[in-house]
Amino acid sequence: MTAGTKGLPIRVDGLTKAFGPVEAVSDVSFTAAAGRVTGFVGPNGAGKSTTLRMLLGLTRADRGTALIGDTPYAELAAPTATVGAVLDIASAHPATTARGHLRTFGDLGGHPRSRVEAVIAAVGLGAYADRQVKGFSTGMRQRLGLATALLGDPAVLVLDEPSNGLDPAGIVWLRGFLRKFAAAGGTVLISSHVLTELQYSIDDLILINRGRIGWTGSLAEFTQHGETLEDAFLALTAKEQLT
Ligand SMILES: Nc1ncnc2c1ncn2[C@@H]1O[C@H](COP(=O)(O)OP(=O)(O)OP(=O)(O)O)[C@@H](O)[C@H]1O
Repeated sequence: MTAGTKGLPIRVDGLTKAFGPVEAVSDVSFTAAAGRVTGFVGPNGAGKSTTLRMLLGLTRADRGTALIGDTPYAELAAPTATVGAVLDIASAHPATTARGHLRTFGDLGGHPRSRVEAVIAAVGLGAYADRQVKGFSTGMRQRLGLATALLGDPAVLVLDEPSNGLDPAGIVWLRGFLRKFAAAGGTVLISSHVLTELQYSIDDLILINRGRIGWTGSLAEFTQHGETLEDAFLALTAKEQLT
């Protein structure tokens, strides 16, 4: 992470998006602070992916703003050196190797070749770096996606379901990785359904339900609603389904 890009919060304000009659995201506001890991949780169809896509300029908002620091993603001077994002499992060309894929994306982003070796080591892909991606397991693809996101040494990480497909050692590794990233001043926004795992990974929590923010704050405050993150989540979302 470069000194100039440290300490960039994510600031979302009044974000709104409808797909025809479906109000996918309604007036969503939150901040994900630098130096902290923020979980973004909600039931299926709650609006998590749509929010993350708007944050990254992949879906146009009907209303509201989503800023990285003070700048919308689309206006960042060096987007891949500012935000690393993994929204889908890596879709590399099947015949390329992990190292080849990373070299292509590193060159496209204008990042030095030394970053390729650095990110291979960072995500533990060394043993597979010269294998063709077509033989990769889901967990290996997740690691490759994360490695691609890290090529620009970004200050901000946005991850949609990153532990999907990771083995137990991979999950523990990811948790440690995110903690270290945040401890160095990075901002992490991570969506996940694996609440038992998330409980050990996050500092803060944003709960979205039916397109609206249901709760934001620290994990410690949230779990006052139940013994575990899962209990508190189920208690709060069940209450909302009745309203
Ligand atoms: N491109 C689209 N066209 C039409 N409807 C969409 C589109 N993308 C999302 N939606 C709808 O918007 C709502 C929010 O979907 P979204 O994918 O953001 O939820 P999510 O919280 O990420 O869900 P999940 O946990 O199941 O991945 C859903 O009702 C979904 O069907």
